[in-house]
Amino acid sequence: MKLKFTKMHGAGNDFVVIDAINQAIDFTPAQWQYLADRRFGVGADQMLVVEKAQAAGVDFRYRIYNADGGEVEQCGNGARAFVRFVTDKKLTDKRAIKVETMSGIIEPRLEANGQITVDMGAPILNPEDVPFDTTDLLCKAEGEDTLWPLDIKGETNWISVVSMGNPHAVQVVADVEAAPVREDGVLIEHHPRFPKRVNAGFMQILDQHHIKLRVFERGAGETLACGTGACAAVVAGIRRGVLVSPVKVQTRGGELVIAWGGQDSPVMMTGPAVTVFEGEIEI
Ligand SMILES: N[C@@H](CCC[C@H](N)C(=O)O)C(=O)O
Repeated sequence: MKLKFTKMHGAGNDFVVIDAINQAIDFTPAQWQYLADRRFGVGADQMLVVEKAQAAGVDFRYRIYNADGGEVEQCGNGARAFVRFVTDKKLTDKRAIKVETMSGIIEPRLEANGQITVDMGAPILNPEDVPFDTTDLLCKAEGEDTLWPLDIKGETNWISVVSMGNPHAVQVVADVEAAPVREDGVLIEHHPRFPKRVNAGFMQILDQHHIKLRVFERGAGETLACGTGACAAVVAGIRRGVLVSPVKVQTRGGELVIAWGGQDSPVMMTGPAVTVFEGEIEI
């Protein structure tokens, strides 16, 4: 088939976005990998699929596939691209929409200045629900957070575990540019303590309202930005008592602003979403 797609990015985290309301798709993992391939396909960190909603009172369903072909629960930067896409394609005239994802309903809205804010829901903090296996581990308390020891290359990395619908392991580093993001990131992603694998975040605290962040994403490798990774890092930093909401998150691809009121309140993420080009590919 000839597949129509739109290439987009949110702070450099790039996507192939597909309208599955007006064209039927049913791809294998190998076909998703082909679309994501930067040499033989289109090239993307994730593929985003726009579908009709299944639940009542919801506008759309949003599905996410990593570059490795696996379907995943959530993508923050993708949620902003999703809003730009359905607005530009006139699939809705609402500025605030409700979107079903594998991990629940999120509520993005298009701001007057063109930025997009997404209510990402409350973070999940119970390790078993992230999921993270704490069997026989001794944790240490820091503020309201609990830090867990993770053995990487024979050394202990102290991590916070947070789920934003998808799993994250966040650690504080002195200098994010010098941090071994790719070398350690792949080991953290596949660490046996994470039964569903994990996204590995490395954050440098600049001040209470400002961090630098790099994320080695599950199923995609290091990306220029990770929206749920930014939410998870800010939640971890606020719980540790080293950050105060709102927090500016500087990534290699752009800036996001994350606000969180603590406990069960939703994490709000604001940032850009950009259309790069439209295309067609035989698949
Ligand atoms: N880029 C994303 C997250 C995409 C999914 C992630 N790699 C996972 O496997 O959970 C974002 O902006 O949140």
